[in-house]
Amino acid sequence: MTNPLIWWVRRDLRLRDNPLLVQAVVSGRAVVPVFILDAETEALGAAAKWRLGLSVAAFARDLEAIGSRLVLRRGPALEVLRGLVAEVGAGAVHWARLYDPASVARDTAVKAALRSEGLEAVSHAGHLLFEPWTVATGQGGFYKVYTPFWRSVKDRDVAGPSAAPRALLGPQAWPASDDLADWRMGAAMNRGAGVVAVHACVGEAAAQARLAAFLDGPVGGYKERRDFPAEAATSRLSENLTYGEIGPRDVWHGGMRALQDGRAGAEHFLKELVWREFAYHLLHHTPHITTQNWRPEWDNFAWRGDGADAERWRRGMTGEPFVDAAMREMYVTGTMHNRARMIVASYLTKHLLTDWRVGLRWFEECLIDWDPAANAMGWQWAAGSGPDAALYFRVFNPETQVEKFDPKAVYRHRFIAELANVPGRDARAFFDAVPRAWGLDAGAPYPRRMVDLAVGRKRALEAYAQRNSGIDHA
Ligand SMILES: Cc1cc2nc3c(=O)[nH]c(=O)nc-3n(C[C@H](O)[C@H](O)[C@H](O)COP(=O)(O)OP(=O)(O)OC[C@H]3O[C@@H](n4cnc5c(N)ncnc54)[C@H](O)[C@@H]3O)c2cc1C
Repeated sequence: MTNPLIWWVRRDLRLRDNPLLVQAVVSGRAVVPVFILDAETEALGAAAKWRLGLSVAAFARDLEAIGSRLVLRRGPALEVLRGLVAEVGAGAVHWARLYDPASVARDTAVKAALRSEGLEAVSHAGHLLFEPWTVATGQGGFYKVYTPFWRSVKDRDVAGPSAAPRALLGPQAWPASDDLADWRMGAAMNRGAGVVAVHACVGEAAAQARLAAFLDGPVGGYKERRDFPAEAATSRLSENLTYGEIGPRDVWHGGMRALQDGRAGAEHFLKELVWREFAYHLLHHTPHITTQNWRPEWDNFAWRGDGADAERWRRGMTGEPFVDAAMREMYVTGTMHNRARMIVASYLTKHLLTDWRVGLRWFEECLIDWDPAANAMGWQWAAGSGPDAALYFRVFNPETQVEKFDPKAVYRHRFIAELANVPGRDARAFFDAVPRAWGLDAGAPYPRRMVDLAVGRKRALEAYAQRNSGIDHA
């Protein structure tokens, strides 16, 4: 038997549709799956880190069911991998690629070091449908606008998802593993963990069931209903895609089957899935999208910083019902409806003229479906500083938006206790989830609007129109 292969598991916590695993099984080698709690993983936002811990636990159980294990180790990735290579006599380390700048820097260094030590170090596709460098414009550049990107990929052949292996060969002796509980992945969630746990949908089997349920029902009406936040009209798969509990090829082929079956909303669903690909395309070609204005002409725009207004926004206490319902939805469920994300991002960056990075960081802290590419693209789109961005004079009016997309106030009442006659579970849960130090009281009256919408819109339009004059709006 050849020496074992170490599978460095990161955001590919699944057995099905996993290209790395297919190769590992074909190789006939024993496989040692390891998950490493390194500095990059430690740095995740509170909700994402907690949710990742749940995913790791679920995946460890799935591996055990096929005769394998998930070894848990803590420390710098290269050091941990070197140690494990020595312990099990491994000849190879394989992993599925990630694309954010921190992961790319780490993985590049790990690959170079392992190879220089004579080991096979291989990165695989799996997180995306199309590797970002395989999609190019006619001139050989990258796409900066979504629609031509979609046109260039929509007819590509996407390989069908591979089946999960029934068994996975292990090493002769399993190396020791940390205890996941000792890592305290949920520590920063405090009392929020119990609230969000009710809404989380964890693990590969749950993700597959979620896809199947979506394809059985909501996909048909997806195009018409996807903008109504009170309805269960979207797939909610972002939570599973981000940890790799489901592969994008499975989702793509599911959407394709629905399209072939004549389900009206299927093409629109596939287009949304390709927005995720586009976000990664941008992240790969312009990694500064996560930290700096994508368009440098925004660099001298005098955004307001992280002050009292932003704090009211974070707390869901702006007095603007669509905004507050959405911010509370995020605190209670760990996710937020797409239409609501657009509204709260527009409100923060336009009505409150606050730096988009303030919002980006708060989403990073609170979302269980946090994704480095989609979050950065979404925020820069809303602020106007990104590629394919909302035009600067497009200031969403949260009042007319809520009348249009939540006409019966179901969403508002679900999350804002102060507006409901008899507050339901989720509205009350918000007050259980937030830090006690915020001093929020479900019995207090709903706050008054912090900004008159017309005044805020005018101020935003003036500031945006003068954005190159360097006027200070602080
Ligand atoms: C300010 C802002 C921040 C965002 N932050 C994130 C984030 O951290 N993580 C995240 O996954 N998405 C983010 N999005 C995109 C989008 O809101 C979510 O992907 C979507 O709400 C997830 O719900 P769903 O799974 O039901 O999507 P569905 O409507 O069922 O769509 C299917 C899949 O397509 C992808 N998708 C859909 N819309 C988008 C989009 N606009 N951009 C990129 N991919 C998309 C997702 O992977 C999604 O799961 C953000 C959008 C905005 C405006």
